[in-house]
Amino acid sequence: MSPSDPAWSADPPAAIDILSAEKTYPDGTQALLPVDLQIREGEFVTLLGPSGCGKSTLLKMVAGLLEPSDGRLLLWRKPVADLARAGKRMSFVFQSPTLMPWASVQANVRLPLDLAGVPRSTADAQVAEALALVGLSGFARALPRALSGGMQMRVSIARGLVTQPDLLLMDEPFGALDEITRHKLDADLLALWHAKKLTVVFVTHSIHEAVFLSTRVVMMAARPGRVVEQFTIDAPWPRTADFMVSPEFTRYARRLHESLQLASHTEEVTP
Ligand SMILES: Nc1ncnc2c1ncn2[C@@H]1O[C@H](COP(=O)(O)OP(=O)(O)OP(=O)(O)O)[C@@H](O)[C@H]1O
Repeated sequence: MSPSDPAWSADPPAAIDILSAEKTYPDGTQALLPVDLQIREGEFVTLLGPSGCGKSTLLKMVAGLLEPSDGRLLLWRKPVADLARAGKRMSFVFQSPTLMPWASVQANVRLPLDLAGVPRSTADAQVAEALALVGLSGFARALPRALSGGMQMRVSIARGLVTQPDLLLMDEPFGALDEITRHKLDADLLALWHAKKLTVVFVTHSIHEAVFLSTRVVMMAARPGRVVEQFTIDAPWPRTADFMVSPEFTRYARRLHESLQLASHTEEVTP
């Protein structure tokens, strides 16, 4: 294939097209002004912004858990509901692990496969692989209450990975964890993203997490929610603990900090 070939393209295909999608909740809360955003296959995009700027609302619209009041969202150029017809899969990881307390780690991770009617023999192999990916192979028979908060979150991520998704949507998954655990899970998530060639959309309040993880950061502002700025994080891979203490990291963190300050103090806009 060459640049003169019509199928040639330097850019990966679009995974997500958000086309003037906006959201007003039934009680009249205008959560999001129209958003236009394209995310390509293999990107790690972080939504960052003050409380109430519509990060979760936008992520839930991408997941098809919420309908936009106006505008459209496409996944791999198809309506969200037709994702399977595009031959793609998506998983959503919530802020809390939301595990079934009475069921083993293995049964919790297997849930999406059970719901999809995957035979037990196939499912168990996929569960074992997902648990290995998050470093929990030895805990398949444990109950959630026997695990730390960080380990429970790993179970939740394994449950997200067990269906072998192409797109991983994560709503502040590590927000409730201590700093050290969070860094460890951030590093593991990056390794998974790289190994599995995932497309990730990740919500966070943390500037440092955004710089460490992302290929692109989308800054949002509140009242009403909207996208105000975007930053490409053009730092080399793999990103290690050394990156977090580098001048480059500090430069990106400072720019995001300034943008977040502005986003947090913008005047209320009249749509
Ligand atoms: N079901 C709902 N009904 C009415 N208003 C809602 C609903 N869900 C969210 N909102 C409002 O919509 C706005 C955006 O909320 P959203 O949770 O998307 O923001 P966020 O940026 O994710 O916030 P946070 O960072 O605090 O989690 C907020 O004003 C919120 O109060």
